Amino acid sequence: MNAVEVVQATKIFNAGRSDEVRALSEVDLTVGDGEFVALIGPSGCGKSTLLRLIADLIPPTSGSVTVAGKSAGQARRDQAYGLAFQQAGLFEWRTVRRNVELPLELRGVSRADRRARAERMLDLVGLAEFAGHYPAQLSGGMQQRVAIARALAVRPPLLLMDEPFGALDEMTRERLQAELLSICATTGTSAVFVTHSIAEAVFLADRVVVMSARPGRITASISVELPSRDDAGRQSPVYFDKVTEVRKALRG
Ligand SMILES: Nc1ncnc2c1ncn2[C@@H]1O[C@H](COP(=O)(O)OP(=O)(O)OP(=O)(O)O)[C@@H](O)[C@H]1O
Repeated sequence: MNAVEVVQATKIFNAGRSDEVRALSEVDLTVGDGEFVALIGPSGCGKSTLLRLIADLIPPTSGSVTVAGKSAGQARRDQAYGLAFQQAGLFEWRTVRRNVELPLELRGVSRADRRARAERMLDLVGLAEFAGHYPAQLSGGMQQRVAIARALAVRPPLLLMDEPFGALDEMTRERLQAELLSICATTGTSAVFVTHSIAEAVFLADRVVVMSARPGRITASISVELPSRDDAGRQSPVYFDKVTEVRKALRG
């Protein structure tokens, strides 16, 4: 079963008003089970809007969205995916650990299990010693890592990520990219990942989907098969070829 199926999705904001915006026009996107898809395109082309449609945070004006064979609304209620957005979206009054535990609480996971899993995830993103801190005590990049730990905590079959590494320094970004790939590979997790970075898209994705602006539509879908997704992969001729191919597609 496909992880995501978007069929002929159109999104018009403020329809019929003078400030009407046609953000997406008849977009078709299929993400296979276990597939990692990166969405790339110029600012304002509708990448976040497409991700928000999949997450059922906003409804499409027309067209349909299916997640793991369910309607987007049902998938949201079933917590069929983990979300990590540009803004970390943490709860200020909860400690870091309790932020990561939140989706587990909502699922009725026992206290001991929650704690163990949250600690493992915080360890993964390098924040084990900050478990007892509050979000306001962390830098923006650290908050973003907490949000990623929270998205991963429920071991969702699908991850929806909107520039989750945008605010991070290069070293942390590369480490988390590697962690994310290893988590997806070992758990078979599918992903839709919005990024502005061609390098990041090509390194992470099985397929890079290129969008154009006004109205947002998909203009290219480029499969990437690196010999390995590590430093050697980043230096392979295939990697550089794909970076060039995506860059050309972006220029239209
Ligand atoms: N809630 C909203 N109301 C009105 N217009 C909106 C709303 N959300 C997005 N838009 C508009 O829809 C278009 C697509 O926005 P979106 O945030 O999806 O683009 P994006 O590709 O993610 O951009 P960026 O790369 O800059 O984050 C933009 O023109 C934006 O102004």
